[in-house]
Amino acid sequence: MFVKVCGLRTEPDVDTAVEAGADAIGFVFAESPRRIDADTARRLAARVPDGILTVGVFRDQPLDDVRDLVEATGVRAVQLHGHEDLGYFDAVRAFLPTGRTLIRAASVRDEAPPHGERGEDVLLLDAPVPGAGETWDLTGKRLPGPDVRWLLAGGLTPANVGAAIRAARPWGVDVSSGIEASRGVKDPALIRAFLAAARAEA
Ligand SMILES: O=C(O)c1ccccc1N[C@@H]1O[C@H](COP(=O)(O)O)[C@@H](O)[C@H]1O
Repeated sequence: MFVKVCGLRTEPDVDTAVEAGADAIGFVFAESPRRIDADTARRLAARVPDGILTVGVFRDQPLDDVRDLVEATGVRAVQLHGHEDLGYFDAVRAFLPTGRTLIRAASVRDEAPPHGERGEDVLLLDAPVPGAGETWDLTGKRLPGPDVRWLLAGGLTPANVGAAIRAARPWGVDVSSGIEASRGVKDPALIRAFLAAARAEA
């Protein structure tokens, strides 16, 4: 079970996530109470060991901003969380250094979009409003199979992630609000509890 923790803004929170065994750590560059600037992201990303993915989260932002932030911070993955079309994905792929990861976030009405439709390496299925801590109903949804690299997100918490994994059988999970004491402020105990709960299902 691949576990991404997102919206980290401080060195202690990054260290907690690394020590708790996160596979990926997300830094939000989109409009959000969790947004951080390039200098902060570069400083935080430098603390993350090589085997853990650092992810820059963007939403409908100018391509030049994405390229500049990737270059300035060295994040190893880009997560596009808005209405970016195929041309936009192609442009990001063109400037992303080889070996870096492209994540496409989408919400699900009845059926998940096909994996790889926009050239993404990982598909992320989320609630309609990203980062709001809202769950979405998995009932009756046609979700990707076990051979597909896809992340489940949207209102996950230490208390509900186990049931969500059993219901959806994702390749991985992604969390932000559910590990916070208040909006934008992570709680180290919740970070550890989330990792433990997700790992217990692996
Ligand atoms: O976290 C944000 O503020 C955010 C802003 C813009 C785009 C994406 C954002 N976060 C992503 O939202 C999901 C789930 O968040 P939550 O657990 O429901 O709060 C996750 O993929 C974050 O990367």
